[in-house]
Amino acid sequence: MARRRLIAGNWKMNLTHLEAIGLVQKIVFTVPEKVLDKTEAVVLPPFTALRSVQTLVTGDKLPVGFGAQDLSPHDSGAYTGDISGAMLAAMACSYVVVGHSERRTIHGEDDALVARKVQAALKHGLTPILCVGEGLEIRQAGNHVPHCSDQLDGSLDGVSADDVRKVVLAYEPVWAIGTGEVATPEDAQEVCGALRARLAERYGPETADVVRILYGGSVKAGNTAGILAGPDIDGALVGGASLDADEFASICRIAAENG
Ligand SMILES: O=C[C@H](O)COP(=O)(O)O
Repeated sequence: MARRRLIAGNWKMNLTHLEAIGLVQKIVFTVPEKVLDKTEAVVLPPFTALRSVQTLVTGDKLPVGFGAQDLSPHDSGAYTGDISGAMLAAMACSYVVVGHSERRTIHGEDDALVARKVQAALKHGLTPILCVGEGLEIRQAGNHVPHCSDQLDGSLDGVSADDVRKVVLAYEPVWAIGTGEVATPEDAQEVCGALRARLAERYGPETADVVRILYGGSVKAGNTAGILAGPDIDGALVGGASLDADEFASICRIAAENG
């Protein structure tokens, strides 16, 4: 079945709310509308910029989606500093990144917590972009496929077949994030194909076939076409290059041309 291309820009901890407004405006002016018909473009600003992005996008009915970079597994309560799925849904977010390697490493998030966050996102009607990926040592030892498949299993604990259809997966090899060292198209397809195969084992092939799988890690306009050639790769989770409107627009255009 045809899965719609998705290019998601993870801005990480960059841009004030004013800068965020400027970047969204520039993206919309730069990406032709016919590209956005074929490829879904999504921005993932920091929490502090979400309200500004929401006001701009919904107020002017701009053809880009938006979402957050993390959420709490809890709905409300004494969780200082956390933001709940209910709050994100109230702000009309469509997406939320869950289990990014920077959260797993810097904030010590394990698969069990990530699974609770996936469930919290689904409960509030948000699409989780669930990230998995291996570090360099695991890759060098040749254990990347089982590692990523196990991470996927653990992070989807308790998620039903109906719900998993609403999840977007992102394969992000940690050694390729922000390093300029992109995985080869073959490396990316190997793991994305294995993730789909694991979904098929667990939920059946029809369900596995509708789940979108992104690649992330030093994606730029120059490597997008090669990466997206993989039959199991439906788009990209873009970090650094998503902060440049021209580069992000080119990635979206190339995705639409290679859809
Ligand atoms: O979420 C995005 C990824 O961490 C990739 O970041 P990068 O494109 O800067 O390597």
